[in-house]
Amino acid sequence: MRLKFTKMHGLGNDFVVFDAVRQQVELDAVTIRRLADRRFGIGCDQILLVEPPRVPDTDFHYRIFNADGSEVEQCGNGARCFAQFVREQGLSTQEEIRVSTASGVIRLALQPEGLVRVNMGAPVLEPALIPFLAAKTQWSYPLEVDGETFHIGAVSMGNPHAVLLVDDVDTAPVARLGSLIETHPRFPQRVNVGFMQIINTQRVRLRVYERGAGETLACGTGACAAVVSGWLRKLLAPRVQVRLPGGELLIEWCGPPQTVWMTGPAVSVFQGEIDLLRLVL
Ligand SMILES: N[C@H](CCC[C@H](N)C(=O)O)C(=O)O
Repeated sequence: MRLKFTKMHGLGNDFVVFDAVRQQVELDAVTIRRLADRRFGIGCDQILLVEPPRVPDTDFHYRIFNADGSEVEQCGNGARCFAQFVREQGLSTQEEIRVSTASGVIRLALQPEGLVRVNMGAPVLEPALIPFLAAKTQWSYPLEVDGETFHIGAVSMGNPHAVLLVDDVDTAPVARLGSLIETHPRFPQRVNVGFMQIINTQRVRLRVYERGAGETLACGTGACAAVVSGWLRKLLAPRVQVRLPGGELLIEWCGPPQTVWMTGPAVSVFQGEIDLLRLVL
């Protein structure tokens, strides 16, 4: 099966995007892992499918697969690339597009100078809905990891996030601690792990060890979750510049029950065509 694709990224968090409106796309976990492999395939953090609408009053459906083949509920950087993709592929000329995902509907709007503004919906804080095993909702939870106790925020942006405060993201043990917390038994569906250094109430630095992909250069839902956690802990203002290794996102949230807005770039790098049969050999 030959498929056309576009290679894209949001601040270096990179994607292979398939138009599943005008071509039949059926991918199993083995094929996804090969596509995402940076030696045997095209290489990316996530695979994104642009599909026809599935629910009333939406324009498209959006599916997201991590490099490890797992399908997930949401991807913030991918949402911005989604908006750029449908525009450049002539799939939509609307200023704002409504997209359903496994975790709800998000609204995307192309801004001037190549930026995209996304309404990421309202964060979910109830432990059972994150999901995170805890007796009640708190803004900070003690978590035992490898004999040490850490204090984390737990937030879902449709996908689960743990947020740790660190003094310096450059020296934070992202790989070791990220992989231990990603598979922590109190996160039954695993978790994305954000390491946030607060510069001031309107500026943070963030690194994210992503569920199913490892550390990425940027994580859109991770940036949203970090700002939500910081606001709840009364450490952040409602409008925060988040500096990730791949660049900056603007995240805006003024507390429950409001939705979180994310603004940032989306870039198409190249288009291609791939014969899936050559992949799995
Ligand atoms: N690894 C995430 C999915 C991709 C999220 C990230 N790339 C973003 O921009 O939000 C998860 O398993 O929930």
